[in-house]
Amino acid sequence: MPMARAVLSLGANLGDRAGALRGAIEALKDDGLVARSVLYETPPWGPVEQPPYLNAVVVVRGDRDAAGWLARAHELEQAAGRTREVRWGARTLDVDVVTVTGDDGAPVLSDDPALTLPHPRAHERAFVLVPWLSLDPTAVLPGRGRVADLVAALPPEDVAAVARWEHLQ
Ligand SMILES: Nc1ncnc2c1ncn2[C@@H]1O[C@H](COP(=O)(O)OP(=O)(O)OP(=O)(O)O)[C@@H](O)[C@H]1O
Ligand SMILES: Nc1nc2c(c(=O)[nH]1)N=C(CO)CN2
Repeated sequence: MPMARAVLSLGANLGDRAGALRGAIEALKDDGLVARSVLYETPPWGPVEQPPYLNAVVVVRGDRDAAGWLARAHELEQAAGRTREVRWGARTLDVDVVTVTGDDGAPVLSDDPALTLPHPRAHERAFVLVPWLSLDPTAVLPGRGRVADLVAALPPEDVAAVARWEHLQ
């Protein structure tokens, strides 16, 4: 199995939000956690009215391909007690695969609905881009450009609303 690097977005807005995110980040240490952002509190994105989220972004590198990272994301969601709910609705833990890069440096590109890469909505989500930029100022979202430029292109109020969560660590 080739090594691949993945950027994962973690979010929670039900129950013990910080516990769910920290538990997932802790578990990822066994999978090759490379870097993690701090936790951010973010207003809910999308059409569903729901409580604020805590979000974080992590970089992992390990012995999995893109499908393997998606399977790991689903395991972490299950471990946090996630059940089926409405699209874009509240959840105890959501883990999205933002982008996957092979060890040759080439991004994995996919339009498979079961695993679309890069994640098709990451470029417009301040709750993904701001934490990602904080842990990797040189980050690039394949096909969309530098994360720093994508953040600069967002409405400033969206960026300002992604608040470093003070009760961390
Ligand atoms: N890059 C990806 N990361 C995670 N899931 C993906 C990805 N591409 C496609 N999917 C598929 O999307 C399905 C639905 O995911 P989920 O319920 O988490 O969506 P959502 O979080 O409500 O919406 P969004 O994808 O906009 O964050 C998953 O079962 C998965 O197969
Ligand atoms: N701020 C924020 N909003 C969301 C999030 C999330 O993680 N953070 N996840 C969603 C699931 O699709 C929908 N909306």
